[in-house]
Amino acid sequence: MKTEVTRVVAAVVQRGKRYLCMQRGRSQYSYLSEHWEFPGGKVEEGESDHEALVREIKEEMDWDVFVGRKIGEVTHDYPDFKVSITAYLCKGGDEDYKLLEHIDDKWLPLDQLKSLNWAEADRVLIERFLSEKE
Ligand SMILES: Nc1nc2c([nH]c(=O)n2[C@H]2C[C@H](O)[C@@H](COP(=O)(O)OP(=O)(O)OP(=O)(O)O)O2)c(=O)[nH]1
Repeated sequence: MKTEVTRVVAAVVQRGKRYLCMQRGRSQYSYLSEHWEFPGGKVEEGESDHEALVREIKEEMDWDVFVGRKIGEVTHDYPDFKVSITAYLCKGGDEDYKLLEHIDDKWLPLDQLKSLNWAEADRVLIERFLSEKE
């Protein structure tokens, strides 16, 4: 039984009317492999959401972000594990990030977000918290 929930934080980075979307590389799980997500990752023991977001984005993009308000939280059951993702609205200090783990990035306006092949949990997040804003 997969009862354990992995706590994940995600940064919805806004620049003007566009949002940063990142494409994951290939992975063992077909439902995540090369799918789109918001930058972030797993919260470690003893870490706050804020600390985890700043650390993850530094690690995977060598980038500093300002973490703003909480947008929302979704829990999703993937076939092999369960995640609880808390998303925060963020701003980048500059645009000088690197793709150290991702294979592509796009800055898209809200009405184009759904055109990407998102990880399923993000699809719910976008539907629930981002779509109705415009
Ligand atoms: N960063 C991030 N992860 C997401 C999103 N949506 C989503 O389902 N996830 C999932 C994918 C991963 O299973 C988990 C995030 O952990 P991670 O990025 O640290 O995971 P990983 O599996 O690549 O890394 P790891 O076990 O090697 O540390 O949450 C999202 O928008 N951003």
